Amino acid sequence: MESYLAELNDAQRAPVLQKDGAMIVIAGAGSGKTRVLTYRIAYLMSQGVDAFNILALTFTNKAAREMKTRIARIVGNSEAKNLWMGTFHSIFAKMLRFEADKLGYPSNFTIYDTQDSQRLISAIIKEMGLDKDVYKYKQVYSRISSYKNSLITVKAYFQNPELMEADAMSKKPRLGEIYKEYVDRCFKAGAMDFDDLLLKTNELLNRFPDVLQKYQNRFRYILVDEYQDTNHSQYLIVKALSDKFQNICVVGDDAQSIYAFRGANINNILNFQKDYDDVQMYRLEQNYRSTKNIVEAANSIIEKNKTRLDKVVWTANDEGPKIVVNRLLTDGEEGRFVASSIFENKMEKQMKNGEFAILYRTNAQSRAMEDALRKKDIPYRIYGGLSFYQRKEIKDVLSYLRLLINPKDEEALKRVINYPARGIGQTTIDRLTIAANHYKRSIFEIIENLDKIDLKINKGTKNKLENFANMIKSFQIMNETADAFTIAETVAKKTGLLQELKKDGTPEGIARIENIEELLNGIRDFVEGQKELADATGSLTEFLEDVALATDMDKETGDEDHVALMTIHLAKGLEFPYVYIVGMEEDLFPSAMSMNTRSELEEERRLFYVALTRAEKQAFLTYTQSRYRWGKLVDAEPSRFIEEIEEKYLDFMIPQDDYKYKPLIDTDIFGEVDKSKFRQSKPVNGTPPPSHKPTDEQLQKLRKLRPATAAATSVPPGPAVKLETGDEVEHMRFGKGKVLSIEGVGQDKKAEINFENGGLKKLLLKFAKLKVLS
Ligand SMILES: Nc1ncnc2c1ncn2[C@@H]1O[C@H](COP(=O)(O)OP(=O)(O)OP(=O)(O)O)[C@@H](O)[C@H]1O
Ligand SMILES: [Mg+2]
Repeated sequence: MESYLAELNDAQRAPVLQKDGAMIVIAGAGSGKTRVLTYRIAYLMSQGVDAFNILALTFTNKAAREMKTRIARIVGNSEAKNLWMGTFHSIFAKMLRFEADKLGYPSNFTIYDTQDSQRLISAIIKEMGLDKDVYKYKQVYSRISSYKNSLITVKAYFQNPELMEADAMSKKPRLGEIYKEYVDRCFKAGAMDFDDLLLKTNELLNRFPDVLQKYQNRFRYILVDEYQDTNHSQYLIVKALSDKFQNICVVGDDAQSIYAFRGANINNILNFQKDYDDVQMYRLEQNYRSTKNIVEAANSIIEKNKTRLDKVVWTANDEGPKIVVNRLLTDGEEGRFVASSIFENKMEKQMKNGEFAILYRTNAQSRAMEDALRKKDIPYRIYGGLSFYQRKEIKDVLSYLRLLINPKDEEALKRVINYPARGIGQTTIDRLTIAANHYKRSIFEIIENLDKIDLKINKGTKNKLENFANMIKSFQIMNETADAFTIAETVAKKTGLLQELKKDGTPEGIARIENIEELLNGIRDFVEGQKELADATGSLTEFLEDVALATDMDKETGDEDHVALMTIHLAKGLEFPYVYIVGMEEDLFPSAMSMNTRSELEEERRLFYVALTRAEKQAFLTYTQSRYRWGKLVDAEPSRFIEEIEEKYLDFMIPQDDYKYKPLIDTDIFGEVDKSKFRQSKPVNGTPPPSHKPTDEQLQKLRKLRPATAAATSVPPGPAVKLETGDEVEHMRFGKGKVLSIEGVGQDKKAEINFENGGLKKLLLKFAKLKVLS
């Protein structure tokens, strides 16, 4: 037996050793699904299967790279580098390059990123004279995207009265027209958007049986990771390609299906057995990633979902510490707690920054975390923000490069035709656009033929346009002989881009110049790397494709050691020793937008399952009492998901009474005790709840873990602390009032006050900011 096979347990080894046929591995988080795929590929190769005949589809390019590295270690690098491994988008973009002419596209077609697509849609909405508040370009974009992923082409759309009616009902009767215009304009520009990469692949495989056969023969063995999150378009591609040999292995976990909102269809996993002739089903049960506490807590949550396949997940790992739950006052305090806790763990256990991750439901939550980490000098990196390649100065250079490769690329052209400024105004650009639409030509072609069309453009402007076109053409000529790096460098200089930034002279300008240098270095590395591959040449086209499909997850930043910050959606498939899940609050997680139906709530619960199961050693959950949302400070309530975890797995850093009995939010921001929010303790199975008094140990931990800075956010005990019955006081919202009684001590001291404006209130003095008048 090959020695690497010993690194698998029996259940994992079975699907690895089954060389042929259709198989599905359904298993919970951390049970080695991705490992099975990796080792299976290595095994196939050791059995004589050519790397060229293997296709592996992963969820991120990063995952593909990691798998490839692992496989290279087993079978050797020269073999591994010929594997086709990557995301659906990157793999099929590559395939479409070879076949583009069949679909009427140039082989150097541009890939429009989301920003390009949205700009184009926004321009179309404007040109059509539609109300941009009704036709919101982002909404229109996502609607078009969902049509494409369901294979509803423009033609199919106009043949479907139901769809048209639905759009009309949502006050967008002209959505179909926008869709059509958008598709036409992309085609005319020689551009495909992200969804086209799948849609056009389907079209290619459907319309050209010889092409289908070619790729069926080529990809004799197909493997798909995270199969539960494939959409319809992806499903059809896999089905078509694997139909002939049926050597297909998919792995997934229905409990981790979290992309339904983007069209992922869980039925793909549920129906797999019907799709192929003889399907072997494998299950893995042992989790290698996490402690017992984490595994069992995660099990106790996912059990609450009604729609799920029954699965067993257990682990032989240590029990590990319990999941820490902490309540903080505000998001600022939450950030400080997390930063302090990371700092302490690092010191105490000699951990690296890279062993910590902070996960959140929405991107907006990262700010408070960043602020706190910066103050503590803890290096961090946010994943999923603006990718390096989407920064303005980088997109400017890339747009020139795109334009020289594909002069029809309208979004690129519009971006740079007058940047750096060369006196070509918006009116001129509008005239060119209208002419281009009228003659069904690209703007670039119109510029090349200005003499033949009367566009009422004066001589001076004409000259400027011609100079611009000549410059681009000179780059094209250069591209025939020079390498990608040399061209890019010339472009940065000759177009005046670098000059423009140097003129700027501000620190931001300098940072931008550095970014451009970084881009040039990146291009050089890319060219070198590609030259080693069998079916790549290191051309500018290849580089641009790589860039268009890159997410910032893909950009390696060397060996920098940093805390990772990302949304839970992005964290799928990853693992970290310590995981902080922040913002565990109702309306945030579960999201307010996802609580209308059971299935939406179940998707949120799966998301929580994904989050928790990223942790290897320990997980921390935090929630706040009030949080800024949409510019307003709102009361927050702890997430139901905390309550859903069996209590024995939790370690409350706050007196647990607070959690169970509510008021968790015992006061509002003004210090008012809101009785309506009191939550009664629920006896479990009829037995009274156990004592929730925090143990000494818990209290000690609490004191230790609470960051010193946290106190700064609480209102400093003002004169109100010395309050006595009968005192006259003033409150910022309720006005003047008289103290009727005082109860509690220290931090819990409350006063009952009769306010002139607000009536009878019970306030927690810690927060109430009272001014004593008498
Ligand atoms: N047999 C094994 N022996 C030792 N470690 C293992 C074994 N199987 C898996 N692991 C390790 O357990 C961790 C989880 O494995 P892997 O990422 O493949 O799980 P997964 O099922 O793909 O998880 P997810 O559902 O989160 O994608 C990895 O660190 C992996 O290296
Ligand atoms: Mg995995």
